[in-house]
Amino acid sequence: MSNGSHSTSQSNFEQGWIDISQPLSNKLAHWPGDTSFSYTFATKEQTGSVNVGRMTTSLHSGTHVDAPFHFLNEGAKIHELDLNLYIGPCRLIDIGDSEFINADALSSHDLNGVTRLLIRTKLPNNPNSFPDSIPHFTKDGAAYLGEKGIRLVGLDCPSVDALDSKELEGHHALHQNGVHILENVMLDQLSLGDYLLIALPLAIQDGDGSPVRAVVKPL
Ligand SMILES: N[C@@H](CC(=O)c1ccccc1NC=O)C(=O)O
Ligand SMILES: [Zn+2]
Ligand SMILES: [Zn+2]
Repeated sequence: MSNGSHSTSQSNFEQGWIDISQPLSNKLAHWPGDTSFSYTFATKEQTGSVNVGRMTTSLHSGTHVDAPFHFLNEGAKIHELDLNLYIGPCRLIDIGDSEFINADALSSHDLNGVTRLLIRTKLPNNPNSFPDSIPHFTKDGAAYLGEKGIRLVGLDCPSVDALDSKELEGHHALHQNGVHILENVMLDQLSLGDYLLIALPLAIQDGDGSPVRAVVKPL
């Protein structure tokens, strides 16, 4: 029996979770100059017993969260972050072809009572190719989310700042407004509206970021 007691058709099996993570393949696009994702494994023949994998990767590969330590030496590290940020209700909005994630682009959306926000931008999901330019946060966009009580923002871009930014003012402004950051989520296939979100970082001691498996379930 291939299915047996592990069948996914069991009536008590919880259905409906949707994966919004970029697949961690060796083709995954990476930040220029950063460490690419690479998985290799020693074979059963080599070890005499098991296939056993290893990976090298930037902590900012694929779908991931930033710890404040990524852009602030005194900022919190991954193992210090509150897991409640990354599990719970969220709302998905779409800001259309806006170049900036600013108060103007955000203000037409109802964010009352929302603590986790997913933002779909004009950047198409394309995990294996690094974009030439991306929509990015302005200070007033970050402040607007803070005022609304947003604690986590997730977006479909590899950064919340312009690709050539060295100041990282979007990262800093979000942090100053109490908003944590989830990057490179895949949102193209989702309907707008409310979901449960799980996007837990790994328990990386002192990490400046962590890949996550991000999943949503319609509410
Ligand atoms: N802000 C991006 C990563 C980033 O900016 C970055 C990653 C690795 C090496 C250099 C980077 N930025 C340099 O300007 C991120 O949070 O994933
Ligand atoms: Zn990052
Ligand atoms: Zn970032």
